[in-house]
Amino acid sequence: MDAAREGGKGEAPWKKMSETELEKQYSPSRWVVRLGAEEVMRTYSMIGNEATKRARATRRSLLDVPYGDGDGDKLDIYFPDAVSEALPLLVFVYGGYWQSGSKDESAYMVGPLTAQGVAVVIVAYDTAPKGTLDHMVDQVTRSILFLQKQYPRNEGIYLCGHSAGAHLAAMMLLVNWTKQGVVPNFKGFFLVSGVYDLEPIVYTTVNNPLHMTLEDARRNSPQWRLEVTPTQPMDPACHVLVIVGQHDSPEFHRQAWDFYQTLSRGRWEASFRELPDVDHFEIIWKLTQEDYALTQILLKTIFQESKGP
Ligand SMILES: N[C@@H](CC(=O)c1ccccc1NC=O)C(=O)O
Repeated sequence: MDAAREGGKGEAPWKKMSETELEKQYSPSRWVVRLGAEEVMRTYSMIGNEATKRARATRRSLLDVPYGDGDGDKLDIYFPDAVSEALPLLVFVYGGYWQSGSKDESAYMVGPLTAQGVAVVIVAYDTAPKGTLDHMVDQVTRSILFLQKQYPRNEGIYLCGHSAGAHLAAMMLLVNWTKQGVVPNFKGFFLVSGVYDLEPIVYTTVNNPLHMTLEDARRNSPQWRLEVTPTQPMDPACHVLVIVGQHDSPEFHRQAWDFYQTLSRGRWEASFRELPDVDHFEIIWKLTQEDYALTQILLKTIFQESKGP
C-alpha cells in the first residue's frame, strides 16, 4: 500500500490542488455524465419527491414522529405489510452537503424494501444555517437511540447514508453507546458516496453556510477520529460497506478508499464497492428500482443476517 492511500500519513493529494480544482472535486454535479449540473439536481429532487409521495400513498406509515424535543427532531417510518415489531429497520440519512435535503423527498428505497419485509426510516436533521455539524451528529445519534428504545425487538438496524448523510452515518461508528445507556442493534452500515475527512471541505464554498473551523472539521471527521481512537462493533457480525459510484469524482473515490482502509485496519468488518455506471446522484435515486445492484446488496445483507445464509 502506498503512503498517499494510507490516509493521513502521506501528503493528502488535495493539499496540492488549486482552489478551482478542489472546488470541482467537491462539486458532485460537475462529474455527472448523462445530464447537465442543473438538470441533475432537478431530476434528483423530482425522483425523491415522487418516490416519497408514492411511499406515503401506498404504505402504512408514521410521519413526523418526534425523536426529541427540537422542532427538527423528526423521522418518518414506512412499514411492510406484515404487522410485527420484530422487523429489520433500514434507517436512511439523506445528503445535501449538510445544507440541503429533506426527509420529504428522500424515501427512494421504500418501495423495494418494504415489499420484502423491511421497515424503512427516513431521519430528518437541521441542515445549516440552522444546525451545526455537531448538532446534526447529535440529532442522528438521538434518532437511533429513539428507534432502539421504540423497537427493542427489531431484527437489526441497518444504517444507510448518502453523501453528507454517509458522513453522519459514519459518525455513529464513534458513539460510545454504552455511555448513552442504550446499545442499538446495529447489523450493518451502508456508506454511499460519502465524505469522511472534512478538512478539504473547509477550503471550498461548501463551507460558506457551515462555518466550520479546522477544529470543527477534525472533531467531525470519522477518518481522523477512527485513526486516533479505534472503535469496534458491539455485534461482530456488523458489516460496514463503503460504496462509491464509478462517476463520483477522484476525491470522493479517495475518501471512500481511505476510510475503508482505516476501518479494515481497525476492528470493523469492512468491504469496499465501486458501483459501475452510476454518478453521485443515480447511485441513490436508483434505489427506487428493485433490480438495481445496490437495492440487491441491501436486501442480501439484511436477509443474510436475519435469516441465515
Ligand atoms: N451543490 C452540490 C449538491 C450536492 O453536493 C448534493 C446534492 C444532493 C445530495 C447530496 C449532495 N452532496 C453531498 O451531500 C453539487 O454540486 O452537486
